[in-house]
Amino acid sequence: MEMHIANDTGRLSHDLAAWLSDYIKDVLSKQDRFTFVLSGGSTPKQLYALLAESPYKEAIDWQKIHFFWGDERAVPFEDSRNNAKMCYDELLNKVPVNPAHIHIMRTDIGPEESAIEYEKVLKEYFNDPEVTFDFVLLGMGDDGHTLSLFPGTEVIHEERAWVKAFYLPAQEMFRITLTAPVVNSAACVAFLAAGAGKAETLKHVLKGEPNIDLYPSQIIKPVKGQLHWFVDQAAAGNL
Ligand SMILES: O=C1O[C@H](COP(=O)(O)O)[C@@H](O)[C@H](O)[C@H]1O
Repeated sequence: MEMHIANDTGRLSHDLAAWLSDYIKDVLSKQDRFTFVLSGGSTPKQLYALLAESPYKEAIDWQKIHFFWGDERAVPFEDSRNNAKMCYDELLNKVPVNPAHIHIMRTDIGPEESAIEYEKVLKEYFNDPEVTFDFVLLGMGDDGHTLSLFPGTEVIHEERAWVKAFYLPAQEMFRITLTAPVVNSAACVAFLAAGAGKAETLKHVLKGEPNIDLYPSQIIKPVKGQLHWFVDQAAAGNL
């Protein structure tokens, strides 16, 4: 595991944008497509905005990138809580991507149906079930959740399905999420976490006893791939 600590969120977003741009370039020097799993929430907004600006807008070969999502809130696309909408607003509408390369988790159909459909999309896309995405960007909530793997939920332990939908009573909404095994088969996973509100949880996730039911982010351990944590000083304060 590699830690990248920056003074503040702005610097952190710049560091990850630069690192990611180099990583994409390196991967694309060896293969002709790059599969990128986007994260929702508020923390990556600054990163996405930077990627949509110079120098990254020109430096990244956007046409070769295929986009997927780690999780989705089952609300209409137009709803500001929709993870895909946020990614379109901050990034995808601003860079020259190929629309055929964007694979959203649908919320215009029932959540269970959407999860089944997304799993089908992924299985048709990846021939080798042991190797999936080139890059998965993850967030970590103040409660230790990542993707839509929330503390105390059954989906944390899902071993067979690649995508699951479930009702989250605390938020009175359905969630659709990739499961841990599919993310752990990625070539590279990076967490982006910022703010003092995550400091205590981050300490438990990285330095505490294993307890994935309480701190689901602990379940993310790529089998063969790299794991990076990009955190700011405020989030790293208790490490
Ligand atoms: O609900 C979600 O939250 C997490 C963390 O979001 P943040 O606002 O603390 O950055 C995010 O990674 C996930 O995609 C989203 O659905």
